[in-house]
Amino acid sequence: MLFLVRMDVNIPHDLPAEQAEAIKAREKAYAQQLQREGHWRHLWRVAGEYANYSVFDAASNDELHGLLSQLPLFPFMKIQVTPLAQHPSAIA
Ligand SMILES: O=C(O)CC1=CCC(=O)O1
Repeated sequence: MLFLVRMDVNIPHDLPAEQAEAIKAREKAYAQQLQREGHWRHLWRVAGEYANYSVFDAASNDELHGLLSQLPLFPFMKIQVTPLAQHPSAIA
């Protein structure tokens, strides 16, 4: 099952910079692991915003929630999920 996911990142200004950088480094490693595993199909920056649009592949809503809730930035993100279905006019 494919899901369109928008993540808006909001790291509190009072979080020490060193801590924020460590969380971002763990986020990058986990994101790249999920990409290698085929769960995180697309990752695009929203131009001009600290946000991304992503496409996830997960077997169920529960699996998707498990993947997203383990993101190191999860406590600092607003996440919106849109489940995707086949479009009858799509050729691929
Ligand atoms: O920077 C972002 O949009 C949040 C994020 C997701 C994966 C990653 O490495 O950073």
